[in-house]
Amino acid sequence: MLEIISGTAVKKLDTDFIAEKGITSHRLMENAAQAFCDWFESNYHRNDKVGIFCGPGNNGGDGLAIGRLLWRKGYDVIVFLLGEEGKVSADCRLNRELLPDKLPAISMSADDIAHMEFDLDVVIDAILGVGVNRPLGGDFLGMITKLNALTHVSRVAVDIPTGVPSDECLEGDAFKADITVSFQYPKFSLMFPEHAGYVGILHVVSIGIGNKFMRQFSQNKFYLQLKDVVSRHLNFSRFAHKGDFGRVLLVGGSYGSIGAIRMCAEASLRTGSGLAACLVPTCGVQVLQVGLPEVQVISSNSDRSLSLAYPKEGLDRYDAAGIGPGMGTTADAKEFLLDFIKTFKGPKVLDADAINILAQDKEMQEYLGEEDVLTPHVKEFERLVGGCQNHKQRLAKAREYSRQYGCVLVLKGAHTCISFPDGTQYFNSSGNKHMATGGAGDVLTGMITSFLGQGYGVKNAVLCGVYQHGLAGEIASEDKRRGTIASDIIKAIPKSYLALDVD
Ligand SMILES: NC(=O)C1=CN([C@@H]2O[C@H](COP(=O)(O)OP(=O)(O)OC[C@H]3O[C@@H](n4cnc5c(N)ncnc54)[C@H](O)[C@@H]3O)[C@@H](O)[C@H]2O)[C@@H](O)CC1
Ligand SMILES: [K+]
Repeated sequence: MLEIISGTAVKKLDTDFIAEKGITSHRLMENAAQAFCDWFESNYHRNDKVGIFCGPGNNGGDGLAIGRLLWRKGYDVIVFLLGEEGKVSADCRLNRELLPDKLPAISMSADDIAHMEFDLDVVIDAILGVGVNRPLGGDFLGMITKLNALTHVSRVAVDIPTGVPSDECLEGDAFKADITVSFQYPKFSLMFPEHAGYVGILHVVSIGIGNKFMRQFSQNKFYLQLKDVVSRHLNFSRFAHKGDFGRVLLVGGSYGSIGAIRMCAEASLRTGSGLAACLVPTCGVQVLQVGLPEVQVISSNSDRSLSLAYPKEGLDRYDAAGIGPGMGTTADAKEFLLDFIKTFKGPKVLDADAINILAQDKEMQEYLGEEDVLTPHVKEFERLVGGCQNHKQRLAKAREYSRQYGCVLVLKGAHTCISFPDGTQYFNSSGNKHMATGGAGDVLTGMITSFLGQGYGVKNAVLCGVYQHGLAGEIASEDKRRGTIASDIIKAIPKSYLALDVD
């Protein structure tokens, strides 16, 4: 699993790696440039006019090497050099010297920055990388402001957009990339929603540094990718019966919000549960029986909202439960939830209104255990722990919450962050903006509950659930874009198994 290390460790990582491999730092920079160009070639045409803006450090060195390699491939490249001559790093200088004579290269004076007009199709930002140590000012800020104002260009950042600090929230301005191609691992701050407008689409390209080197700088933060989840899936025998695939109970719904629990149950079935049952108020019984004939429906013996009148016998038949979608936060629902979490002994996922109730009645949190999973979105999370100044603080609070209550916390959003009680955090790489639609969270609850019911350990259930939910969203939105709805994500779950080659 790919480690997300601090940007300040990159120099040491670099030194250790080249010392052990017996290569030069120039070679490593060449690898990085090559990895970038391989990606670039499959995305841009040779007749695109490419401007590469290169700063004085190693990020600038990368840009110069990229310029040389693309020029050799026949791209129409022009290189712009920024920064004082005396402050240029050794590898950046070497790459300046290696620029072919015929490759146009322009040293940018303050006057050039103010007045030069650019006629480009692609802008590559290699001005500053993880070495940024203060807000942008002076010529660099002038250059970035000018590049951000260009229209009809594709903006690509090398490693990290210039000005965005690798581990902190941005102060001031930064390069606004459409695409960021990050080397080896995604920098921590690229996970922050505050930086979405600067990072654009994120690609991570390997430059060949093995995990062995990364591990010594571990911060217990990981980037969850497709290859990490395939081996976490259980295999079922040819003789498996429906009990092996697990019995799950989905609990929630209230008058006007029965659809939420229906989607949750359907997602469980599409994820593979052998049997799904819904515990809902009476008003939901008929809706579910007609709408989703595959589920068994248990009435809570109360009309519009779940209440203490629900049947308690037989709960131990279920291997896992998902609680909260559409449940409401009435006094009856609160009493119900407290009773249910005391009574149900299996692993459970608490979502939506179950979290809102926990936030109002903090004592209930004491009943959470290591097989329990909370799946709040940002607002629900802040109801639990109070307001946060920024995402960095939110992530720190998520880690702390999971440690304190001994449960798994899934903080939903782009790059959903999964915190485990041992302090590890996993950042998801799948999914896209088209999943920001009502009901997508109910689908996730159904999927994680399903994996728990299928007998996955809580860690694998959550990692597989979160990744595969994002993958199903990507598949669903391929031909629907912003027209994607939660039911489309459910329909795409079977296809996500095909994409993973899991049967
Ligand atoms: N081990 C790795 O991961 C590798 C890193 N490489 C590249 O190296 C980059 C890091 O290089 P460096 O450490 O040289 O850092 P940078 O290239 O980010 O720049 C550092 C320079 O910028 C100055 N600076 C910092 N903040 C400034 C500001 N706000 N305004 C003006 N100047 C500022 C610093 O004083 C220093 O001179 C990475 O982002 C990546 O692109 C690659 O060459 C491949 C190997
Ligand atoms: K950059």
